[in-house]
Amino acid sequence: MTTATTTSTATAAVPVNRGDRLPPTAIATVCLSGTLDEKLDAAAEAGFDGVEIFEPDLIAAPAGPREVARAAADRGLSIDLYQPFRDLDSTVDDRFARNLVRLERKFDLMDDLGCDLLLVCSSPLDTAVVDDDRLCEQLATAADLAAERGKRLAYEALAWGRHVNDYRHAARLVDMVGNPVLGNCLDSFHILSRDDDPAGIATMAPDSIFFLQLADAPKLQMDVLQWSRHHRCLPGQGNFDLAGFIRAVQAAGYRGPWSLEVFSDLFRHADAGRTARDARRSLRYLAELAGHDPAGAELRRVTGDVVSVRVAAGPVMAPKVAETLSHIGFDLQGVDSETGLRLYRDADIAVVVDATAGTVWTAPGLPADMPSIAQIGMRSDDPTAWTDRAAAFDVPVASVAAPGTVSTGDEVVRLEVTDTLAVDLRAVVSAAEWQQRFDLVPRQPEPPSHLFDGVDHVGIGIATADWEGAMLLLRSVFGMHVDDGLDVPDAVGTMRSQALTMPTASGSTVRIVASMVPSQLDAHGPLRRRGGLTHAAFACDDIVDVARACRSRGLRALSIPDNYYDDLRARYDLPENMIEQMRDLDILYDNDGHGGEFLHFFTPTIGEDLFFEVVCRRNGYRGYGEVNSPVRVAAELHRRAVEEAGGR
Ligand SMILES: O=C(O)c1ccc(O)c(O)c1
Ligand SMILES: [Mg+2]
Repeated sequence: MTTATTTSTATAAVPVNRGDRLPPTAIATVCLSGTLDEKLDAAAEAGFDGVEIFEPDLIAAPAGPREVARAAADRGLSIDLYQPFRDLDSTVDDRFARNLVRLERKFDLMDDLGCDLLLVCSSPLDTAVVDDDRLCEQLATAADLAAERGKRLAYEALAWGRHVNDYRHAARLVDMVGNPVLGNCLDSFHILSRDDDPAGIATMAPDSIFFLQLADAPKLQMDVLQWSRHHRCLPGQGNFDLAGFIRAVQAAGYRGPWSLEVFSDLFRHADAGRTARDARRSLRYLAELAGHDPAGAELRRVTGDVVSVRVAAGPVMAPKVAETLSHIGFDLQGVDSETGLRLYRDADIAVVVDATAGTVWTAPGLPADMPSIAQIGMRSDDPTAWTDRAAAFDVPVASVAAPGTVSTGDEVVRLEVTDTLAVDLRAVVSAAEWQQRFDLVPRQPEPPSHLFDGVDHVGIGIATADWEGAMLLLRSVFGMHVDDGLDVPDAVGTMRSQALTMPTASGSTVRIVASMVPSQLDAHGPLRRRGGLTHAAFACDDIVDVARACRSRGLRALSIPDNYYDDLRARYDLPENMIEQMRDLDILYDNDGHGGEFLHFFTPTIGEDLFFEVVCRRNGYRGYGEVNSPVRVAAELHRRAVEEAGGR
């Protein structure tokens, strides 16, 4: 056997595909970090057609409005909106008169900026006008001024407006004023954060919708103003039904720009170029959800479940990974002479371990104490369709030749989600087919064991800074669906986790559980979380049988305390012998209250991060045994403490 330390692989960037026929796209400068120039650069480079200039960005810029206009034009960007104009109406007459002066000064500025559309948001002040007739009078006065100056006003109902906080109310007022320079600005956040029904938008006159602002957000229980100003995200990163929203807007006949307005604490310090690229990708995603032509890169379902898991182990930890794998039924089937990749197999599931250091295959620079899942493999009957699709979403794709197949030119679509996960789609990935590609060591291996039916789910860690981008990537390119996220407190922190699912052509479901690793933990290295996080879970029918088989193969499953089983007995009416069996085999249990049951056990963590799980789903259980996750973490910490103290 020869073990190469470098792989003979070729990577080639796929050119960006802009043939995606989107509606005109825009982004508010508030979404992006940096100076106004840097924001414009990022917007232009990502392919946006226009920008909303957010007033504080202009006020703080060294360039005057004429120069900003030139800077935008030089980059091919239109300035579609200037915003916001706050607190226009007032019950205090002097104040309203002063507001009109302020409005005129902004029109002066907009003359220089070459922008004719001003966003006017509803007032949240105690002095807001709460009488519709009087409010109409004031709006009409402002509209007359705008008409004189060749400007238009887009009225937006803020979710926390004192009197106007509902898009229908705003639209009624716009109607009552009846001046064609006054129209509506629809912002998905203000509508969906209130759980309002966007269906009414479909009946609005298309000419009355002057502007469209798009933002998603995670479902949070908090003050709506704080939610809006700190926690918005891009379409495809949160929990709002933006597809339903955009369909209502399209039904109304709106033809103007789709503009992103994302106030986000994360984006304020993220790289502007990356945010802008994600932002454009999010509109591409939304356009597809809304039924736009995906320009020949439509989503093809993968043909079946996850069939291979690639572990980046490195030379030091590879034997430890091998030992644990053998305990749960995966025996060595072959070693690739060129790359040193080792194939382990149970039935049709392949686990491929990279025992070399820092290769293009896996996670370059992974420390020796941190084996980790680097890629998963799914079958596709058309892998190049995935390459095209990734390119259509501006996802850089590296083409990597499979081991031993360089000559046949097989392509692997290797999509980087984070440094530690690449999703690997190839035409040929089943364990049997993998096997043909390896020099077999031993030459005549035992036939593989058959403990498992497949991969139930894969758990991955994603750094806080990569989280939003990874969610968007998994949802857009792969068409994954998200459930509501979940925060699980445990012994080392609160774990934010998000389950994603992907239907396959065979009617099954690929499941990924992403967990957020706080950036401060990985600022000086790769993702780390005490107690481990990255895992592959294998599915079986009879977990007691499998647990016994694993025990006889040498597994010491992660030891679960008696307290846990005493609590199970209190919580559920489970047969006593079942509880005793679970106690004996360290099997954990969950029940969804509708007859669905979940039984699972864990291997100890290998190195800092990686473990394997064996699971059994019954009667349509849909979760992941999340309630037991703190028990696993505490059990793992305890196991280590004992190990370090020299006991075993
Ligand atoms: O938070 C705000 O004040 C604010 C300003 C302008 C907008 O378009 C908006 O949606 C919110
Ligand atoms: Mg808005």
